[in-house]
Amino acid sequence: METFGDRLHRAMAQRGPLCVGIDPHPGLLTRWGLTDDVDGLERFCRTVVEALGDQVAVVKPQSAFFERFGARGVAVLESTIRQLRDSGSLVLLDVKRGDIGSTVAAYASAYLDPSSPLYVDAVTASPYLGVMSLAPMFELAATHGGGVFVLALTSNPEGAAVQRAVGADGRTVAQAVIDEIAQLNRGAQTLGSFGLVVGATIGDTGHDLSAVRGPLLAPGLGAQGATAADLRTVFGASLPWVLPSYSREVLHAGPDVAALRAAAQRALADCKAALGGF
Ligand SMILES: O=C(O)c1cc(=O)[nH]c(=O)n1[C@@H]1O[C@H](COP(=O)(O)O)[C@@H](O)[C@H]1O
Repeated sequence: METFGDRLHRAMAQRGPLCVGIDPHPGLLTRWGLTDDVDGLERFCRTVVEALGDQVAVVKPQSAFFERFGARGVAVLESTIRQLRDSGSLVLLDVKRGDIGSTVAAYASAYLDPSSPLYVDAVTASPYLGVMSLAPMFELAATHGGGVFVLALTSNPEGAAVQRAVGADGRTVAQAVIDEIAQLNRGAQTLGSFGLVVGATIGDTGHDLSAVRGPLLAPGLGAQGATAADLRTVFGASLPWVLPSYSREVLHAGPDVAALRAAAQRALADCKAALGGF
């Protein structure tokens, strides 16, 4: 069975290191001339799939913007996931789930079991109930060739107080998360299937990412103020593992399909230059 890490490695080599988020903010729906309802949501997503599904390596729908419309919004999420998979991009569902292990098992089957209507290639997860409370997710991902991206150093300013707190062993909370994920990726051939989320906004924090051997999702580019050039400062020698992620910066170019494609290509060119041609 091909692992998520293998699929991601191939997709990044073929399409370039770029993830684009589907974040249908109410303001974006209006800006695109759409209504702020399920119909507008559905049209927005169809346009993004048409523009980017066969272009970018990874598309990352943000679950919150679908959930706010209830069951009908989640139905749009299901069909968007299907369309994205058909168009050839990998789907990373941004849900940032985390709970006690027995509940995490249910989240795992919701997103990482191929028989689920919300089955995706990978999800985001929160480690703040303990990294290994996410073990059922790691196990199901390993069973079915899925991936999990665990929050380590998030892009928002509020994250630092928790994530950079120092534990009894002298490591920060974030470094402990990083080290546990590195363990999970031991033995990975190309790229491990267990990734981390490290914001492009955070500057040089001195964390050691060198042993991770998994993808490093870097949100915070564009709308949150980070530029592709900041990736060098944040990631240093770990740049080859970075998957830069943009949402509003690219989505602002819509609803014109050609303009969306051009915005994604610009973002990709900036990232390739910053990552040194990886
Ligand atoms: O897990 C994420 O994707 C994520 C982690 C993080 O530290 N910061 C962050 O902004 N995100 C998500 O990335 C997207 C950023 O959107 P833009 O600021 O519009 O590019 C949103 O969907 C956030 O929820």
